[in-house]
Amino acid sequence: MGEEKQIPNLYEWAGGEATFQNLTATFYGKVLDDPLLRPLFIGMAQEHPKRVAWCLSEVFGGPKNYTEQRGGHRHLLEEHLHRHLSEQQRARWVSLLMETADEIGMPADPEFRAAFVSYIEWGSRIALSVSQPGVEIGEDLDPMPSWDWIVKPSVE
Ligand code: HEM
Repeated sequence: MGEEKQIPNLYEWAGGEATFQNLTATFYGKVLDDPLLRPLFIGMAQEHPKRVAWCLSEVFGGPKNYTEQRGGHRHLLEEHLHRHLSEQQRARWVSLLMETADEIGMPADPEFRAAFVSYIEWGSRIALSVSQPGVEIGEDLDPMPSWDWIVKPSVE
């Protein structure tokens, strides 16, 4: 009847929770071997990779575990306050994450990667900016960001 096939959301396209958990578990292993990033993460909570996976899952259309269990966008921003991240550290964080996405075989199609890298660029620049000296978080806070396809893939 000419019905259009539904396009999965980005979370589903990526492979769901297991993919994001694999991504962050692998990524934070690499981070600890990186001279620029190691000092920032050496004391991270054991649960940090799991929580970042919740956060990414939620942004890309998965369950709202980060909001329900960690306090959502406010908590995400608070975690970066006063960390005085550098642009060099941010850029390394992004490039290592992308390297890890390839390594664990995340979808490499142009449509998925365009949307994925777009949030990672945006989110990492927000983290960098709130981490600068003197920044405080106001009362008015948006809910967790929610990312969608930029260019839609074709599904047969
Ligand atoms: C899209 C970009 C990013 C996302 C989604 C993200 C996500 C998170 C989350 C969810 C937490 C807190 C986990 C919790 O609730 O306990 C966190 C903490 C943290 N983030 Fe980020 N982050 C991003 C970018 C960055 C960047 C670029 C850096 C540094 C280069 C960074 C450094 C840190 C550090 C040092 C912590 C505290 C870790 C600990 O000691 O437990 N983040 N991040």
